Amino acid sequence: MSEAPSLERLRTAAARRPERPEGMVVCENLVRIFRSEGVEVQALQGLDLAVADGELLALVGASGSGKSTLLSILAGLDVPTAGSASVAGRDLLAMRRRERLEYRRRTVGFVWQQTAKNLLPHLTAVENVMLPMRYAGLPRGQRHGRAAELLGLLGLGGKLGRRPGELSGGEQQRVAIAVANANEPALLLADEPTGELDSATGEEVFGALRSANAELGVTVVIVTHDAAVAEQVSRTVRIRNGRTSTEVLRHEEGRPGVEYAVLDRAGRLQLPAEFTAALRLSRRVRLELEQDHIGVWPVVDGPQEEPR
Ligand SMILES: Nc1ncnc2c1ncn2[C@@H]1O[C@H](COP(=O)(O)OP(=O)(O)OP(=O)(O)O)[C@@H](O)[C@H]1O
Repeated sequence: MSEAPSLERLRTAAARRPERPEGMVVCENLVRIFRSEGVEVQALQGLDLAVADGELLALVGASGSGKSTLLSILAGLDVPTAGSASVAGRDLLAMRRRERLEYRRRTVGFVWQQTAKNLLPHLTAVENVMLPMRYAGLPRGQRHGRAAELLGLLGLGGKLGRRPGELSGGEQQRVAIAVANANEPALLLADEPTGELDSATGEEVFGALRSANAELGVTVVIVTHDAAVAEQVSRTVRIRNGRTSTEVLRHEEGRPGVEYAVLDRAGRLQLPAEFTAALRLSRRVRLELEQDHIGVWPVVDGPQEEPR
């Protein structure tokens, strides 16, 4: 007899997922080059990123820094030009067409910024959540129960029969989060999920992503420009010019965190533009190993003075 769907079962399924000591997401030296009409754009320029199993992470960065490109690769919608990337132990560069389709159905869930893009307008909330389960081959008898449980978890238990047009923007995004979790993905990706919403509604949608992370154990990566979201997660990674440049770690939610520069395997780090501008650092710098830090000095023309 098939197991009855219940929230308890969803949670146990999450707990049964194998732990990945190497991380849920591991990207190393990831490069993505777009070529169109003879012009080359390096959207990712050797990006390193590791996301732990069960983590809730925010990705921030200026427009054009490469955030969406990275998300598309992790979602299995795009393929990197070089480097390595794996999600839940699946090598994203080695997957064939069929495996890629399976990966998109079962391993990752995706929530887009545009509320309308996430849901089919003629289906009710519960039907929208059941649809990916049908594609994944979940027996018909289990779909409704599981979809209703998911919507209940996200505070929409009373709105199963509403169509997207009969729901607020925040409610639509919460349904989208349920849809993205329908097939128990290991990784949930959200691209600006609060971007079209006012701050109170954005808070509500972020709360739903947090519930999915805490209750279902799904690892969550949120691309956001929303400071309220970035300040509430324990780790915020900043992408600059197609590389991870700094990250802020917070030990207590809502408290200011400590910002660290990211050092890659080759020992490279990106100096913040304001630092290099303030000391007019360009092309070369002089490095000095001190007892507990490394000094970086501008190179001035003429005979070099000893630092300090
Ligand atoms: N399909 C494409 N063809 C050509 N260039 C592209 C393509 N997709 C992205 N780019 C370029 O790659 C760079 C990174 O774009 P990306 O969309 O990843 O940035 P982003 O950080 O997500 O920006 P935003 O915050 O505005 O969404 C940009 O210079 C962009 O113009």
